Amino acid sequence: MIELDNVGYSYGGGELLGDVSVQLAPGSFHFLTGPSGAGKTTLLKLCYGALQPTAGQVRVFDEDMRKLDRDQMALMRRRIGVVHQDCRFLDHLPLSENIALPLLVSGKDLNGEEENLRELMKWVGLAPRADALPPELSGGERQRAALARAVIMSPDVVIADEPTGNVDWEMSQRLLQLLVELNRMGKTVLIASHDLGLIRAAKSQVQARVLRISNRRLQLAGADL
Ligand SMILES: Nc1ncnc2c1ncn2[C@@H]1O[C@H](COP(=O)(O)OP(=O)(O)OP(=O)(O)O)[C@@H](O)[C@H]1O
Repeated sequence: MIELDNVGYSYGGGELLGDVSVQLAPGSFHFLTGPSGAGKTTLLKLCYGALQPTAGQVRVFDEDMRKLDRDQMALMRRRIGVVHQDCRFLDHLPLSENIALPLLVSGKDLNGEEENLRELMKWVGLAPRADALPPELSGGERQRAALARAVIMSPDVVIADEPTGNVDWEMSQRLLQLLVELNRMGKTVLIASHDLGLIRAAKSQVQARVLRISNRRLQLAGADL
């Protein structure tokens, strides 16, 4: 589904990542961990085409990412839902409209999507907050809204960058539950996190592989994680 073959990423004459080879099979669940600044966000961006590698090849849905033209790249990006680390919203739009934005951007008729949107808001527990403005939301509400926005286009892959960064343990468990449910629906899930407690909790619920960036290289973490 997503395959990195000897991928490297360098900038300013220095190497951030090198010799990264990994396959994310359809329906798999992966964590990406490593110290702050190790390159987790960069690696995620390489997986969804926000960055191009400076060495090696990224294949997504059996296509070499470098060979995709603009339109093909846009189609590919629709099949990957991304929860960004900073989960930004348009502050003047109510939450439900923020979550529906990817539908609008892709030219879908919102009238046909009302039920989908309602179900999704319910699923993340934000139905009562549909009319709230983003600045009124708590950290946990923002993270769940960002997850809802990432999956409203029914992507095949969900990539989340520190989805539990600013929330307490209870909320991080709830977010994890949602990501596990997405995986049970057949979606491929990749989560960058340095929360080892979260990773251990996930491993009791789902067959998750843990990848670790260490000294610019990607390794499979040991069974102790
Ligand atoms: N093109 C670039 N130009 C300059 N600096 C870059 C570039 N790409 C990555 N970096 C730097 O590389 C480092 C790794 O960034 P990245 O955000 O991928 O790490 P991370 O593991 O996700 O960190 P954190 O856990 O703190 O979010 C950062 O210091 C970032 O500023």
